Amino acid sequence: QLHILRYPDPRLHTVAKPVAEVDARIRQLVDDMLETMYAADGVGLAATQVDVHERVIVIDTSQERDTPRVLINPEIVKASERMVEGEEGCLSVPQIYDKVPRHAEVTVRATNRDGEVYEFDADGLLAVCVQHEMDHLMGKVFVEYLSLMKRDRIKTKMIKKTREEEAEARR
Ligand SMILES: O=C(O)C[C@@H](Cc1ccccc1)[C@H](O)SCc1ccccc1
Ligand SMILES: [Zn+2]
Repeated sequence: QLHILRYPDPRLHTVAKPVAEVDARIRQLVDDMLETMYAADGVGLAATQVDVHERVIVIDTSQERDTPRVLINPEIVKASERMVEGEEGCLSVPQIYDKVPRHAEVTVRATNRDGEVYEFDADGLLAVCVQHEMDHLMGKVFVEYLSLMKRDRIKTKMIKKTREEEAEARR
């Protein structure tokens, strides 16, 4: 499994670069990201979160956890005017959940694990997750949509949690 960066790690604010070629290295990264996402009970994971700054996202919104989606060089080609506000969480900001405004429906174009370009329409949780992950590739974490006060409290909580875990690991 890969190590997931914890907010407020500054590397989470790196802007990812497009993938030049879907080669064996990228396919290995995709496999490692899927293994890491499933192990962490995540619904999605962006390469930025595992400190790889290339435009790769993996998602699985299925109940059975058996429908992996790979989005390489993803683009939102259409987004609904209608917005929704759903509770979001983030593997880089554990145990924090808060509401974030997102487009209700999006049409996404991406490249798959075999290097083929494909398009799909998303609504519901999938639409929210795609937007959440694409923010990660732009160096944006969902807490940045919250008030400065909330963001500061979350930052303090995460630093404390990370310090405690590191102390625990040293014991
Ligand atoms: O850290 C990540 O990017 C993975 C997120 C993806 C995600 C965030 C918000 C909405 C959907 C997916 C984690 O899977 S958080 C899990 C989760 C999912 C829905 C609602 C709350 C928490
Ligand atoms: Zn996230």
